[in-house]
Amino acid sequence: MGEASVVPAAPAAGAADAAIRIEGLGIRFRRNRRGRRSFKDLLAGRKRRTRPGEFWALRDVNAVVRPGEAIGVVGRNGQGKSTLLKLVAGVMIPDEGSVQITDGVAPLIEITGGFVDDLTVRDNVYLTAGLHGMSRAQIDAKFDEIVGFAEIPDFVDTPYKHLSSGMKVRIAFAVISQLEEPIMLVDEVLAVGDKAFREKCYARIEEMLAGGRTLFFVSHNERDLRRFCTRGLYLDGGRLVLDGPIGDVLDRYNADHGLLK
Ligand SMILES: Nc1ncnc2c1ncn2[C@@H]1O[C@H](COP(=O)(O)OP(=O)(O)OP(=O)(O)O)[C@@H](O)[C@H]1O
Repeated sequence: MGEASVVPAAPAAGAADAAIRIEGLGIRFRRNRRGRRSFKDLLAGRKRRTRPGEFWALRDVNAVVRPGEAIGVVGRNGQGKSTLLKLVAGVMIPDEGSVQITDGVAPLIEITGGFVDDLTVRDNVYLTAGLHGMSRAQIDAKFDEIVGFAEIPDFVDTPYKHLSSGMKVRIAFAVISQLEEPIMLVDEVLAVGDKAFREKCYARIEEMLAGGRTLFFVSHNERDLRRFCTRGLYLDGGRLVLDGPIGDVLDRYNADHGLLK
């Protein structure tokens, strides 16, 4: 589906009031090969043709996000939602188009993926919070709060690899929720947390939204999407098929594919 089908949620923002500007964004992957691009491919850059076995995971995606907006990214499995978050986080490089970010980004995906298995929880907290601009003194001051939020005080000196998957997400969320970065990227990894912890995270997300943060939220849960998000991006086949108020986007998704939970 082409760009003509994209309905802007609101008038396009000018350069000054965009938190995220996504223009003509596209990325392709190989189905049958390990890794996505060779060094030669990288040098060839945009001129490289699509080879057999390659497909566009995202293409022609355009959106302007204003500061303080809460965007829900909706779509069936494998339609490009996490890839979009990774491109916004800057952990993947597009083959076409661009993502411009005016402020810092706190991506939950990058943090869970960025923790070092053999380092302790403590060292990982210092490492990731440090990479996001917190000084050692700031981390010292917040450390107990971070570990307290994650509710894993007995595991502070345990290697990260020995945490359960739910505990890994707890500590990652505890770190991102203390960063000062104005843009939060939250994906489905949060669903790994148990119900009580998830509720605590959601309350914290609401606080952060009230404080003016911008949110990109990937979820298959309609209730959660309605709770946080005002605007939805509906991805199908790597194309942005609808950009509009979250209620309209969920209605369209439900009409196309049956009800979300
Ligand atoms: N690093 C990669 N290398 C090759 N293919 C990839 C890579 N990352 C994602 N893909 C492919 O790109 C497509 C989009 O994946 P993505 O993870 O963005 O989907 P999604 O919409 O987040 O799905 P889900 O709802 O299942 O989480 C899928 O076909 C996936 O197999």
